Amino acid sequence: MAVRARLRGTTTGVSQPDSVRARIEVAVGILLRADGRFLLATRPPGKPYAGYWEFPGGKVERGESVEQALRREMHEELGIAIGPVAVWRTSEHDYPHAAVRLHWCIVQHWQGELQTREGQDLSWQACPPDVAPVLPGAYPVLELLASRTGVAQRHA
Ligand SMILES: Nc1nc2c([nH]c(=O)n2[C@@H]2O[C@H](COP(=O)(O)OP(=O)(O)OP(=O)(O)O)[C@@H](O)[C@H]2O)c(=O)[nH]1
Repeated sequence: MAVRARLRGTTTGVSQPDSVRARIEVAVGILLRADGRFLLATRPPGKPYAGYWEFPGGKVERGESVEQALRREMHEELGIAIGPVAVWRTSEHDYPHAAVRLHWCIVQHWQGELQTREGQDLSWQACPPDVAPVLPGAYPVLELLASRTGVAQRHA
């Protein structure tokens, strides 16, 4: 599969030039627990890459900011009201079905019990995750998380 991941200037593989593909803005939440674990969820049936593990989030709708989109998605998917949002990194990834720009937001506070409103599986994970497969567009940020103090590391 031809994919391209770009984060902080690194590029691998080539699909189509940016000029012919509109990039879809996506708000992604890194829900970080006090013990350093972060939440991954499976993609619901019917979506591209159904069953792959991803960070919760979704497309930014017209007229929304990244933060507004993330608050909406966290409520729709997980039934939680999130606290302060810090946009941490932005990355781009080209899939056969879409070219996305991912806005990675760290969320350390939220209210409400986690619900699986879209039938997804949830898992609190450490670096490297022990669930698979993970969406290709999430790999670069997993590598960054692995080097970030405060994120739990999995020791063999
Ligand atoms: N939520 C999320 N999306 C990701 C991640 N990594 C990644 O490449 N993406 C891509 O970002 C896009 C998110 O779109 P989506 O289809 O999940 O958004 P959505 O919930 O608004 O869906 P809908 O509008 O089809 O209902 C997908 O192309 C997905 O492959 C990730 O870690 N989390």
